[in-house]
Amino acid sequence: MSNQENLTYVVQPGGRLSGNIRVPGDKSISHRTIMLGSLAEGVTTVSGFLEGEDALATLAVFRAMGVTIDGPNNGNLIIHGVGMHGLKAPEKTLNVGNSGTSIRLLSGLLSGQSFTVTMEGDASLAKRPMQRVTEPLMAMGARIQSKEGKPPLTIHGGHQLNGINYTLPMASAQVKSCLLLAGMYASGETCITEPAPTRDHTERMLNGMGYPVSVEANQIRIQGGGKLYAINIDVPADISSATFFMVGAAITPGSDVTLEHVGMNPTRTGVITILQQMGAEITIQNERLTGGEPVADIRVRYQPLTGIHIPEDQVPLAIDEFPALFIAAASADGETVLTGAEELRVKESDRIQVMADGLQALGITAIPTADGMKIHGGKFAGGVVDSHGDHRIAMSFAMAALIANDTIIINDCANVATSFPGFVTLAKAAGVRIESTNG
Ligand SMILES: O=C(O)C1=C[C@@H](OP(=O)(O)O)[C@@H](O)[C@H](O)C1
Ligand SMILES: C=C(OP(=O)(O)O)C(=O)O
Repeated sequence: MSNQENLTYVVQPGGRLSGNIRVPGDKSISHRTIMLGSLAEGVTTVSGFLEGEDALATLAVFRAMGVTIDGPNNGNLIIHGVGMHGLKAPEKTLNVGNSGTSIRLLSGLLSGQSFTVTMEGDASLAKRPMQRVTEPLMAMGARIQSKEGKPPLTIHGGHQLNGINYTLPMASAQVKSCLLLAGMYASGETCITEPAPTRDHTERMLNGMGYPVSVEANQIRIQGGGKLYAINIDVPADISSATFFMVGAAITPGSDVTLEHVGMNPTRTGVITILQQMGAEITIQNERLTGGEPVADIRVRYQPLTGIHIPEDQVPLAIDEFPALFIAAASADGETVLTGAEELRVKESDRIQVMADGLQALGITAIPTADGMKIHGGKFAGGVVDSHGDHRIAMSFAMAALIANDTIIINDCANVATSFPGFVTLAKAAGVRIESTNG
């Protein structure tokens, strides 16, 4: 990525969004296809895989541990599973780039192996908290070294893990998934209690591959010592990537877009609930099931929005969508208040501070708080914003230009490739007046 560190988006004001858009595959599900497909008995085939840097980092990690993976070829993968105990020690440190999901889920999975591994990442990942996974894993018997609770992490294999009864201190699907993956290698039962529902792709895929996980109320249980069996997986389009176009259409007069084949897992659809509460006109069409995950087409037409107090129970269900939702709030009539979202401060950037800075640079009144933000709807001026290398910040401000008074320049955009390769091309085709420049 170093040759693209200066990637800048220059987005001219005006335009509107129209047409049918299929955004790339779901990032969370793509990571999990590689992890579970690699550990399965037999050959797993995947379609719709996200060929973005984060999911590709996970893929490279499993190749480095001896798994043969053909592709990706237009989103198609063939994973030759090696079974629960078939991974080999990698020769080098594993680099997972910008991906929190990779390092946290892999910490659990690797704690159950017989070999020692070190994982590192980029400058953003080096700042993200890892105690949330290392503490419960060490309580299970894992031996892990970190740099003051942050990456790099060295996982010393060959230690017997024991099941744990653990209440998550924060609503985190990454921590839950990490412990479920470790739980497969532990003796006895691992029981995880969630403070609020979070994305359940790991549970669904484990069950789909024949490894039973029970879910009752807010408790998730897994027994160690089971097996996974290869299946065919169709990865739906990522609702988190679809969000940029949903928000773009919701705020821009004359817009009418349909996002196709989008994953509609109820643990991910908070963005739809929140936008609808703000008055957005959203129609869900053609609902169906694919590979254990609900999918639909989402049509969004422009309709003026009104500020709301975002219900706290929607926060974990829309956790990656707040940068884009702040753009919607900034264009809504009145005040929008977000609370209960302190997790946003420990994502790829501090998404509360970085979004508040960017909104203020564009003339919007945005007041950051410890756990959220207050935004007074207004009109975007033009200006320069810094995405701090955070993909979701960069794409969110690109949508603001649709209704801005002048050009918006967004710096440090190379990491859009982590979750949304082809964003600029797709955004242009949909009606955003965006160019990217290297320098
Ligand atoms: O499990 C996952 O795939 C993810 C969980 C969320 O993180 P947290 O569990 O830290 O909230 C989310 O922000 C991230 O983009 C992907
Ligand atoms: C938080 C995100 O990802 P990760 O934690 O995997 O870096 C994201 O994609 O918004």
